[in-house]
Parts: sequence; structure tokens; C-alpha cells
Amino acid sequence: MDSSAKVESKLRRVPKGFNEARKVRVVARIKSFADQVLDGGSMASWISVNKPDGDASDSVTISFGGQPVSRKETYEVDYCYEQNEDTEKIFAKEVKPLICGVFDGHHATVIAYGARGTGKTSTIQGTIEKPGLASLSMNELLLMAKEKGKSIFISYYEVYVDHVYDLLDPKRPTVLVLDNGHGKIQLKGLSQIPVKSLSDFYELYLGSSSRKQGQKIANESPHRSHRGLIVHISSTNEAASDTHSVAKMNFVDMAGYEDARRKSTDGTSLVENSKINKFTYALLNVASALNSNDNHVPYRESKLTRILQESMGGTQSKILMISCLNSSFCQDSIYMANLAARSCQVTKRVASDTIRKMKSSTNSVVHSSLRNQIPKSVSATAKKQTISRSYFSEKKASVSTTSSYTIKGRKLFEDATSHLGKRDKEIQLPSASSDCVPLKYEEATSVVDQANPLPCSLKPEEECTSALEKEFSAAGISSAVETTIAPKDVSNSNHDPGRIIDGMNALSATGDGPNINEGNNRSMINIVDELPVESTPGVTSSTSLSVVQSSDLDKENNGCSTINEDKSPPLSAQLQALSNNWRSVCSSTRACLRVSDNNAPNGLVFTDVTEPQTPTMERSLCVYNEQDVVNPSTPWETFSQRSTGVKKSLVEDYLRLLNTASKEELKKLKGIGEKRATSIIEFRAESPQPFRSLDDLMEIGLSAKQIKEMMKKEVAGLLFN
Ligand SMILES: Nc1ncnc2c1ncn2[C@@H]1O[C@H](COP(=O)(O)OP(=O)(O)OP(=O)(O)O)[C@@H](O)[C@H]1O
Repeated sequence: MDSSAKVESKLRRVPKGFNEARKVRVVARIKSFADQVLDGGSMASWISVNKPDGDASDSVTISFGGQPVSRKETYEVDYCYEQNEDTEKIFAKEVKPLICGVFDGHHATVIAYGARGTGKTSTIQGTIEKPGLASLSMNELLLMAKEKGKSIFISYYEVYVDHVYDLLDPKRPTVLVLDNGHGKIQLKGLSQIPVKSLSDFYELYLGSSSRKQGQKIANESPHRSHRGLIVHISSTNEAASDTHSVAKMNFVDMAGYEDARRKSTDGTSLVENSKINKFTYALLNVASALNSNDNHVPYRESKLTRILQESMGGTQSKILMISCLNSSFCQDSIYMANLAARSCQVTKRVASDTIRKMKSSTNSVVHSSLRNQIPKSVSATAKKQTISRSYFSEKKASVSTTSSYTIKGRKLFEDATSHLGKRDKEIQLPSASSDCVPLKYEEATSVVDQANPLPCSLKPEEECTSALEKEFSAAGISSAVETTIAPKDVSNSNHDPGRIIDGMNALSATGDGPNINEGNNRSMINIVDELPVESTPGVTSSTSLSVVQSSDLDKENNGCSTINEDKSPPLSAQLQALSNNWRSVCSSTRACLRVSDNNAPNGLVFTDVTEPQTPTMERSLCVYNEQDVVNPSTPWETFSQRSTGVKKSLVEDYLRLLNTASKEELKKLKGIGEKRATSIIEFRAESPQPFRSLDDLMEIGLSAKQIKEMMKKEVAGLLFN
């Protein structure tokens, strides 16, 4: 064996955690002792790491604080790099073995995430003096590319809120993330620059050779963002394209997680912070889905996961997630460790655990919703996080065949604040840095509790109500409490029904499910099928009216079927319909469909309305207690209920227009001219039905403010013209 063959065979050794069954390896890294407090001459150890077999351990557990061992929360991950283990070691053990696979056509992705200031940038990017994983890998990649006659190109992007920018272009143009509908993602506008040497790379990636340790890149913008480096391996000297690309290696430095309920130390807005956290959850949801071989992987939950979709999705792709932890007390680090441990785990325990939690949380949600109380804190009920992985492997097969409620594409992680009402979001906890300050609320150690504290968490926030829709809603004012339930039968659909909703159905079927009928107060049931319409052959799209007058369901169903037509109805007709809807709702005496059944408690009936003939993209019906419909509590409440329905209806119709109208029709909308109409059409060409919430308009470069203004004008036009 010659020396290069030896090097290659050494590189081919797959790290222990990467095996056929698990494509995502989750390791932790503890920032070094630099800021650690000396305690009696030795380093105070806030984090304890238990490695049963030392470096060779298959998995290790970590725990925090000085609690007695018997009461300690422990978190199991694939490995944990301690303070004395440097980036070179992580590279040698975790990343180097992936490089050979990249030249064999298997994508690799390395992601650092964690609380703020925990060393993510140092781990991924580093400096010239202390190179990070990307730089160490580039050295190796260049050597191998030379040996194998391949070329290397790099792209470097930033994801800020919902926009993607090209960091290698001084003008920082917006990059469009386009999906051709088959998992092929095109990053339109993202440059690829050839790299021939390490100094080329440093110049491009680190921005300036004079950069010192701890500095971010020279031309860095002050805001917090996620940054991704893509190393393209091309078989020719041309930029990697569909035909020339061998594979990609991604390095992602996530923006630091910070509990969104805490006042940010650097003035980061709540929206910005929530977005950052949402991306972290989205990534971990994807990791969990991949590790448990779910049919549905929720890439669409965030822009970043969509960018990484192709790289993460391949059958031979490997993903290394590095959970960066602070060496001194950091509440957010505990939470991150919890998430890391969760995303290591697969199948049954997660399914049953989630359903159990969901049962109790939904029950309490219904109770608390009906009492009109929104929890201000998260509870800490998940006591024992350590779960034997062998248990999962053994049980996995049987679970997938016997369990009627295996959760696929489930949503394990969600921003704990995403469910909070506006008023609650305004209630801010005292300012505190992420380091060293215990939180006032209960410890955020229960992922499931955090994930499912309120009905909205049964499905992604954006599918419940996007941020913009919430703002829009605020303009129309809505105070009705919404409870989301799944359509009764989606089992015949080709696609993965998704997330936690399956569990809900199973529970309802056995009579164990949450009793949504409880209580006498008004409850509103929003029936939603969140499935992407493009993946559902023959599926009708959406009803146009969420507020149904009289019990004319046939009419509504007819309304559904028209949406599947290739051609949209003329814009004027759609706008007219919207206008009519608004007027008729305003003039009607009944705001919502009343379904009465004398045998049903509180007059709530699900049978007729929750069993759609075909899954729909979104269908909203309001069902009220009979008593309430006859005797609405206050005129304000009646108005609020109606506003909610009208708002939903309007947004749905507007989105449908965006998804189907011709360019000329689009230009009739307020705020959409030639350029925006062209962008919308182009965007649609790459991804059928791409607009699923108003936020998706950001994909064509609109800001949240611009979208809001457009909607305001549209509504004003409908009402007063
Ligand atoms: N392993 C380490 N040992 C000692 N100091 C470190 C280590 N990693 C990072 N640091 C220092 O900690 C500080 C924060 O590091 P870094 O910018 O990498 O954190 P980050 O997690 O990327 O921060 P942010 O969340 O703001 O993006 C820097 O001053 C850096 O030099």
C-alpha cells in the first residue's frame, strides 16, 4: 500500500457514531477554561462529563451543576469534547473521516450551534493562528482535490431573519432559495469562487489576513446571523453545476441561542431573536427526523434547513452537529444540551413520550385556554433525559410496524415563546446575559413541555399564524382562543400526515385524547391540514371562506374544488369574491357555522366538519357553543370572532392569488409592479405553490414592513373602493 492509499484508508475510517442507521452525529464541545473560576486551586467544574470508556466511549453523558448524583439531570450525546480537547482533535476524530466520502459523492455537513458566546465561530471558522474546522478541512480538501484532479469552489452566505445574502459579493445581494419540488435546491444569486490554495481560502473566508483571534470577519455586519460556507467539489475547472458537482461540504456557524423571553443584551429585537431560535429548533427537528428515518423531514421549517436540504437529504450524507456549551454557568447551555440529547434519540420513546406529554399539555392547554390564561413559564417535568440508545435500536423495528401512532416528521423542538400572545411577549424578564445568571422562571429543561405548551405548538408557528399574519391580525384585532385539531383521516394520503397530529388522532380514537369539549367558554376550532399541497395528488386546495354562513357545506366543498384548476379565476372575480365575503360577513347575523347536536356536550360536534373528503391545505371553520352563538357575550367578542374569520379568509385568498395568478393579474395587486410580479412568477416556476404564508413574500426580497403595507392597502381598497 503506497502512502497516499494509506492516508486514504485512514480517512475512510467512519467515526463510531456514524453508521448506516444514524446519519446525524451529535457531539458536545465545552468551551475551554479561559473564563473558569478557580476553586481551591483546581478548576470549578460546572459541567460533569461521564465517559464510560474514555475516548473510545460510544456515547457519553453530561450533567450540570452541583446537585447530588441521584437527582442530577443527565444528557446523553455521542461524544463530548472537554475543555482540554482542542479543535484539531475534533477535526481528526470527527471531520477528517468525512472528507473522503465527499470525494466519493457523499455530502457532509458540520454545524455548530449553542448559546451565545460558547465558541461556535471559533470552532467552525477560527482564525489563521487557531484555524477552525472549516480551515482545517480546506487544507485536507485541497490536498485530495489535487490528488484526484478535482476543483474546489466556495460559496459563503448569511441567513439573517428570513433573508439570505451572498457574503462573497461585496454588494451582499439577496440570494433566492428555490426548490424545484424534488428536493433539488437552487441558490439563485449565490456566487461560487474557485479556491486554489489555503491563502485564497483565508482571504475569502476570513475576509482579512490581519484578523485576530476572537474577531468576526472584517466586513461583518453587526447583526446576529447564521453563516454557512459551502465547499463545492467539481469534476472540472468550472463552477460546480448539476453536471459537474461531485458533492458539497457545508460548514454552518449558527447564531447564538438566547432565550427569547429574556431581554437581549445587545438590543436584538424579539422578532430577530425568535427567528434565530426558530432556526435552531428547525435544524434539530430535521436532525431528529433524519436520525429516526422519518418519511417526512421538516426542511421547510426554516430557510437554513431548506438551504441544507440537498446536502442533508442524500442517503449517504453525513451530518455532524456540535453543541457548544459554556464552561461556566449558562442556563441556555443546559437547554442546548437537552436539545442535543433529544436529537440523538430515536423513535419509540420519543413518540410515546411526546404523545404522553402532548396529552397532558393539550388538556392543560384547553383548560388554561378556556380560563383565558396563558402560561408565563415553561415547566420542568422531564426529569430523566438519559435514554439507552440500544433500547431504541432494539425497539425501533417493532415500533415502526406495530405502532399505529408512530410520529413521523414530528416536531420535537419549538420556540417556547412562539405560542405567546403579543401581550405576553411584551412581558419581559429582567435583563440578563446568557452566562452566569439563573433565570427567574422554571428551568427550561423539558423540551416537550416547551414544545407543546399551547395549541399553536401542535403545528409549526408559521402554519398556525405567521408573524405577519399576527401583525395583520392585530390590526383587525382578534381575541378568540384557537385550538387546532387534525383532520380526522389523512391515512390514505400519499404523504406523511405529519408531526404530532397523528398522535392526536390515535388518542382521540381510543378515547384517551384531550377533551376539547371541556368547559363552557367559547372555543374556536381551526381545522387545518398542513400538508404541502404540491405533494398531494388530486388534493383540493383550500376553502376560501373560513367564516361560513349557514350550514351550507356543499357550497364550501364546491369552493374547494375550484382551487385545483390549473388556471386561477380572473383576479377581478377573486377580488370581488373577497369583497363580497367581507360584506356578507359584516351583514350576517351569524358569524360562524353552528353545528348542533343535542347529544353532544356543549353542542360541539366534530363528525361533519372534521372529516374532509380530501385533505385540504387549510380549512377553517368556527364552531361555537350553541349558547354562545345565541348569546354572544359582548358585541366586541362577536366582532372579534368575525374579524378573525375574515382575516384568515383574506390571507388565504391572497396567497392563492400569489400562487396562481398570471403576471398581469399580479400587477393589479397593490404594491406589486413589473419587477415583483416577475420575481413571483420566477419563484413559482421553481417551487409549485410556494406562498404558504405572507412571510414567504420575503423570498422575493420584500421586507416584513413592505408586506404589511401591501396588505393594508389591499384591505383598504376592498373596503372603500
Ligand atoms: N475553546 C475556547 N477556549 C477559550 N476561549 C474561547 C474558546 N472558543 C471561543 N473562545 C472565546 O470566546 C469568545 C466567543 O467566541 P465565539 O465568537 O467563537 O463564540 P460564538 O458562540 O460564535 O458567539 P456568538 O454566539 O456571539 O456567535 C471569543 O472571545 C473567543 O475567543
